[in-house]
Amino acid sequence: MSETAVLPHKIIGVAVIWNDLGEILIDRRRSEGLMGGLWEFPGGKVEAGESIEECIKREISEELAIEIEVGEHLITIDHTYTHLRVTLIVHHCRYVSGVPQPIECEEIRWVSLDELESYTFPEANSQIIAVLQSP
Ligand SMILES: Nc1nc2c([nH]c(=O)n2[C@H]2C[C@H](O)[C@@H](COP(=O)(O)OP(=O)(O)OP(=O)(O)O)O2)c(=O)[nH]1
Ligand SMILES: [Mg+2]
Repeated sequence: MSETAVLPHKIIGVAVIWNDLGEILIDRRRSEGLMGGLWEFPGGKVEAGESIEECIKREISEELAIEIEVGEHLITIDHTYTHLRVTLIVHHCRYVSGVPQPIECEEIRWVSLDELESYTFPEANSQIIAVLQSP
């Protein structure tokens, strides 16, 4: 295969969900599969005809069964892994209601900004975490 072969490209809506205590919701990916067992901010693929806000709201409802309000854009990251290119479109979100359910993930936690350091995220996330922690 040539080195210029086109990688699969996923466009992902990603939520940084804040609660009233100033904590952020993170989830651990299932152990099987790509980036298995790593922590992430919840989200998923943008579907045809859907806005990024609609995508994020839908994914959070499907994956965690909670209601959120999608707020301002935080950052967009383009990252190439060995077998995949991802564009992560990240928005600040506000938790509204419901108890988060681990429907598609291994585990869910509310964590403070300082605590983010102690969790292992995919490579692409380092920039998201850096911008969240920058003063
Ligand atoms: N939701 C989310 N995905 C992330 C983050 N960081 C990161 O590299 N990703 C990558 C992992 C996945 O390849 C992709 C998310 O897509 P996904 O969760 O809808 O897809 P998936 O890998 O579970 O696979 P599939 O639905 O195509 O079967 O983005 C993150 O913080 N949150
Ligand atoms: Mg997902």
